[in-house]
Amino acid sequence: MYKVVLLGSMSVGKSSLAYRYVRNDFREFLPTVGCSFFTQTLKLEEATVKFEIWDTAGQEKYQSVCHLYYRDAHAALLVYDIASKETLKRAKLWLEDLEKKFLPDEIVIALVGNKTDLAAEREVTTEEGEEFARTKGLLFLETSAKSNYQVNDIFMAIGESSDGSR
Ligand SMILES: Nc1nc2c(ncn2[C@@H]2O[C@H](COP(=O)(O)OP(=O)(O)OP(=O)(O)O)[C@@H](O)[C@H]2O)c(=O)[nH]1
Repeated sequence: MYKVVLLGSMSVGKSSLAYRYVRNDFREFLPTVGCSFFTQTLKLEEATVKFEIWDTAGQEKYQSVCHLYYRDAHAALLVYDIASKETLKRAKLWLEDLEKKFLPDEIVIALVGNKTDLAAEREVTTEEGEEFARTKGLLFLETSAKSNYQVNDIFMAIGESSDGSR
């Protein structure tokens, strides 16, 4: 079992990314209450990875609850919305939190800029996300849960950076 936690501000699309990946579908309205999780099996050439994807609500009032859940995570997706600079700022704070709780080689962290379909409203350039990820040694991809852009790729990337033995 490979535990992945989704972190990020409210409404950046955490539930939508999990839903797209697991059900290959998109819904406009997917409220998250507290924490929930999905499972999905990924077959790689060398190994099969069974994901347990934890979706934490971005709403502040749930944060104390969800705190408990990411303790033994293998990977974290730090999600922001490319149409909101503020959500990237928040993702940086989540990263600081993760850095306090994990040693660098204990967890795979991916920075995910979601909602690429909102190109006209973009506030964060691809380069900005990429550069931040590079300086922090994070995986980086931009995605759209809505138009199904690079959603599988992000899970594939974290699956491949696991050791495959879990
Ligand atoms: N245009 C666009 N909208 C998206 C995308 N992903 C999610 N949304 C929308 O953004 C809103 C929030 O999506 P959620 O998946 O509920 O976001 P969340 O991060 O799980 O939110 P919380 O559970 O409140 O923390 C919904 O209206 C979604 O339909 C995307 O890739 N493109």
